[in-house]
Amino acid sequence: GVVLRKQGVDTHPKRVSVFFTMILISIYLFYCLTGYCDSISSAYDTYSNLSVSNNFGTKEFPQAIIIGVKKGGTRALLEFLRVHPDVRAVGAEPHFFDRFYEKGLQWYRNLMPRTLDGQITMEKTPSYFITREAPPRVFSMSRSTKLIVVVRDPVTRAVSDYTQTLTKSPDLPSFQNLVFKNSTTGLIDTSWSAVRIGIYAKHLENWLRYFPLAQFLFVSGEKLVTDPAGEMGRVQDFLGLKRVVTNKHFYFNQTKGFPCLKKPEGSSRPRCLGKSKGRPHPHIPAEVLHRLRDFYRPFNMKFYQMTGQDFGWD
Ligand SMILES: Nc1ncnc2c1ncn2[C@@H]1O[C@H](COP(=O)(O)OS(=O)(=O)O)[C@@H](OP(=O)(O)O)[C@H]1O
Repeated sequence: GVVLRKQGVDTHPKRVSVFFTMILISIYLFYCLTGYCDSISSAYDTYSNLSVSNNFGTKEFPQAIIIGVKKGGTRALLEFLRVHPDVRAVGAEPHFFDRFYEKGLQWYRNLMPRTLDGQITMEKTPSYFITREAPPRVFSMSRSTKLIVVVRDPVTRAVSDYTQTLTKSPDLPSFQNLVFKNSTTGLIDTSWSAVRIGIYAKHLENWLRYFPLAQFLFVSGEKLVTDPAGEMGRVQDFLGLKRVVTNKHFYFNQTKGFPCLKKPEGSSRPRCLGKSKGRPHPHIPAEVLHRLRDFYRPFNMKFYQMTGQDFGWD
């Protein structure tokens, strides 16, 4: 102090404490501006085991998850649900219960958008449905989690899945080369994921070891295209939401060949899903599709019996 005073620096206790408080506030604001506020609160969260809260709500674990199926129409369903004011959802697929489980539940919750009382937190990751470890993991987060599965004719789903892989690897062998174990026996190769994912009864069995059927909603991927408002009615009822998303929100876009959302208020253009949704499928010989259809039939029947719903896939 004596040295500072000699150098002409102000050492009055009140002014010094104001000076240091200003420095602390600036450091905090700097952290916030660089996006660290959330990690500060999440560190707090880890220790206090309380939800992070501010004026804009709290981050909660999802009360409902779209767990599958890949290429079923899961993106369309999530985007349609997001129109509802009481649904808040993560945009990207978190892949927590299959890929990033070791990051821990606090990491997962921190990905969620903030919600107010009465709002539902949601996410979609279609690979959960076929992940063996996913049911016990979701169960240990919350046994009351609502599970939504968008299912689509497994034959078309397989072709859709193949089409997606083809866009990434144009040198991929033909569909018929991959679908049969070998060309002479004509046996279907169930180790090919495009085939395996479509054996819905088998994957559902795995989930039913942990969750009662009443906690599932099976959405028809086909009806989501032909009657989006009808399917959305069922989904909103299942989630205990008011039927806000209705016919008024959709129009059928002839160019896209799919339903799109009408111009949302304040926006200049209607919303269709991107180019990666609704890709044209390559031609597959009818005989190949026929053989694949025969393969799936008993599994489909089992799935209809388990769910009490006929999806009309034959
Ligand atoms: N409204 C609307 N617009 C565009 N596409 C729609 C829509 N509703 C359902 N679908 C069908 O969704 C299929 C893609 O399914 P997913 O979103 O589940 O795919 S993914 O698993 O997330 O990659 C996608 O599959 P492909 O047609 O094979 O591309 C569509 O058929």
